[in-house]
Formats: sequence, C-alpha cells, structure tokens
Amino acid sequence: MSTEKLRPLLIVEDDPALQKQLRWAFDGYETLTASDRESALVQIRRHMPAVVTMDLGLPPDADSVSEGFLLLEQILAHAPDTKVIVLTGQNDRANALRAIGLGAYDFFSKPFEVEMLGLTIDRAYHLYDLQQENMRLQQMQHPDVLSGLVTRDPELLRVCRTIEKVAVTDATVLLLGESGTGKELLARAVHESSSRRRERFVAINCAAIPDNLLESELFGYEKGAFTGAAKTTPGKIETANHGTLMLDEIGDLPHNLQAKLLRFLQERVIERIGGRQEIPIDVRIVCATHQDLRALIKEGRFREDLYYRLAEIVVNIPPLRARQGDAALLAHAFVRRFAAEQKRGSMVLREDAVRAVEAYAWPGNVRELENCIKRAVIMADGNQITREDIGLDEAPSDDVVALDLRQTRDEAEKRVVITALGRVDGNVVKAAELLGVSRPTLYDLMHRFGLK
Ligand SMILES: Nc1ncnc2c1ncn2[C@@H]1O[C@H](COP(=O)(O)OP(=O)(O)OP(=O)(O)O)[C@@H](O)[C@H]1O
Repeated sequence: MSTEKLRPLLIVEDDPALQKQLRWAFDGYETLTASDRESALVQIRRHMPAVVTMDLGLPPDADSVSEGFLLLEQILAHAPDTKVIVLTGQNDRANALRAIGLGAYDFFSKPFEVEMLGLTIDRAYHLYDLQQENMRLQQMQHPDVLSGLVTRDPELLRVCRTIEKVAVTDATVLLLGESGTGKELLARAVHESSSRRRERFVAINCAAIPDNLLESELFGYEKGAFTGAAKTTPGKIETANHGTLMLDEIGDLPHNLQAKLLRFLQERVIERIGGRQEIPIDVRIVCATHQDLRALIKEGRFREDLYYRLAEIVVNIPPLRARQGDAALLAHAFVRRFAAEQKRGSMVLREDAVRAVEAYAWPGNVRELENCIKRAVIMADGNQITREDIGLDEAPSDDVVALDLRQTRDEAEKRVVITALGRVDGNVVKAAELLGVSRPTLYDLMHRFGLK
C-alpha cells in the first residue's frame, strides 16, 4: 500500500448523491466535503486545500447563488492562491462569468462530464504547484527575511523553516515563548515573507493597554461615541487592513474582548465603537503570548473557541537557555553590531566573558543578552570586553561546557569502560566483547584511565 499522503481536495456540494459521486470519482485525492458555506470555511482553514470545487447554489437558499458567491469571496480572501472550480446550473453563463471575474479558476455547467472535471482539477493542482515553486524561487532571490535572526540551535532552525512555509499561506499563527525569545521578530518575518509584505505590519500589546482603552485601540471609534471622542478614529485592526496584525500577549485579552475578537475572526467585519456600519477587513493575524493558554482555558480565563481560531499554526520558540551554543553566538553578533553603531572599531569578547555568557541562564532571553552586551560595549575601556564589563559573575567551572575534544572523548570512553566492566562483574574478556574491542585494547584503556 502506498504511504504517500494524498492531497486534500475540497468538494462543496449540498446534493448528497452528487457529493458521493464526486468523492468516488476523485479518490486519487483526499476528498473533503462540505455542504454549506460555514463548514466549507472550516475545512479551508483546517486543511488549506490547493483546489476546491463548489456548487454556487448552497443552503439555506440553494436556489439562489448568494451563499456560493460569498463563499467564493471568502475562500479567495483567506487563501488567494486556491484554485476554485465553480459548478453552475444549466445555461447559467452570467454567473459563471461573474465567478471568473471574482477570481474563480474555472467553471462547469451542470450536468458535466466527470472526466473533464477531473482533468481540470489535475491541471489546477499543477498550476498551483508551479505558482508556489515560483514564489519560493522569488523568495530565494530576495534575501531571507530571517537572515537577521541568529541561531544554530536545531529546534529554532526548525521553527524558522515552519515560519517560511506558513508565511505564504494566510493561516493564523500563534507564537508561544518566554518574554524576549524573539516572538515579535518572527511575527515580522511572517509578514515580510508573505504576499502582504508591502502592506502594514501593526502590532498591539494587549497587556500594555488598560482594559477600558483596549477596545477602542483595537476596533476604533466614531466621533462622539464617548466623552473625549473628538474625531472618528480607526482602530489597529482597521489600520492593518490588507496587512498583518500582531496581537501580542493575547493571553491578557479581557473576556469581553475575547468574544468580540472571536466574532471578528468569524465574520471578518468590524464596527467601530458608536458606529453602525460594518467594515470588512482582510487581515492576517499573528498572535503571541508567554502564557500557557491551555492552562488559562482550564481556569476559564481564555475562551477555547477563540484558542482554536487563533491556533491554526502553533509555533513554540525555545528559551535561550535551551538553545545549544546560541548565547555565545548571539553575544558575538551583538558585539559586532553595537561596536559598529557606537563607532568603537572592532571589539571582541574576552574568553572569560564568553564563558560567563555561556554559564548564565538568561531568564530575560535574547532581549536581556542584547541589553547586557550593549551596556558592555559602552562600558569597556579598550577593544576587549571582559567579564566585569558584562557584569556577570565568574562562571562556575563545572557549569561551563568543556570544549576540549580530547578531554571530552576521554571522559566518555572512561565512563563506558567502567559501565561495561561493572555490568560483567569485572570480567575483562566479557567486557571487551561488550565494547567490541580486543582484550589488549581494553587493557590499554584500563591502564590509561588508571582502572584495575
Ligand atoms: N535569534 C535572534 N537573533 C537576533 N536577534 C534576536 C533574536 N531573537 C531576538 N532578537 C532580538 O531580541 C530582542 C527581543 O526580541 P522580541 O522583541 O522579538 O522578543 P519577544 O519574544 O517578542 O519579547 P516580548 O514577549 O517581551 O514582547 C529584539 O531586539 C530582537 O531583535
């Protein structure tokens, strides 16, 4: 049996018989079905299918095409690269052309030949793949937007690859990580790598604004909506229209605004405070928090339904202390950057400073390290930055990773030899077999390590 994963194909069709026929005909794809607009949008958000076939006449009023057109617009607003193939009624050329005008990929009038539809679907996937590949190549030509991010940690490098992949979709991204780990840096990277990069990136910190002002900050207000509302003012959501909105510290969003944000995410329209007009907004949401949202949900402080809307893609950013080798790497990079900014010529970190940086736990993560190095560059007398300039305690020697390869290897070998001898109760013949070395070699090793 082939283990290759089938590609998702969404079939939006309210007639169960036709739905079944299409599923059966296109079993080379992972067919997903939806019989109305709401469930189709759920499938789109969840699976991001490259190709969708949709009936224009959908419930509640299957005789009209209004739901179908609304769905078409919503699919293309959410995932503009999706290839939507519209199925119209007989002799319904006007609606077919209108659908194409709105961005549909192709249309078929019912009744249609399933084989023809199949060919069109295959071609749509092919075109989609070409366009994605093209976009990827273009991005390679425009240097990596993550190039400002310094890391060699495998976990964070994986995060970067995820960011690059999801950036080109319109999926909502939830960044989880301690304060100062680089959440805003990655949120900007999502924006810069997306097709929205020429539009605005707007960030709002939900924890930094008093609850009573947050609603007007987010949704804006009309002139006269409350005392002091001297003129109509758009909120951050509206300001970010067509671009990316970063909701930082989303875990601190008060309950009433959680409900309001959820409504916005479902309907993608806002009403300014004191306003009556619904304003459609097309914005990509990236949110971030250092809090454990699942724990907040259990405590009843965060809405579960909102969590699932926001957590389409969840990215966990490791704290600096868990990233291997990153503290020293970043410290060197920051020295270069701040020395250039302060016009201090070339500056270097002395060995004792590097050891201190490696040994410290950095509870404030990269931001703390950045501030610390900036201060040290200003404070250092010569062009060498010492541990004292950095203001960290002397590194306790056993906390520092030994960088001597021979010593590390010796220690590891000694540990393994001792373990092997212990396991076979000191029998050298058996221990040599266990270790896969000859008896004389084992005697040599035991001699070297002073083992009897
Ligand atoms: N890997 C990295 N390479 C280079 N600079 C970094 C890296 N990570 C973070 N920074 C820098 O560290 C500082 C803090 O990062 P950022 O503001 O993105 O963190 P944050 O997680 O959003 O913090 P908070 O939760 O407190 O808002 C910024 O100046 C950012 O440019």
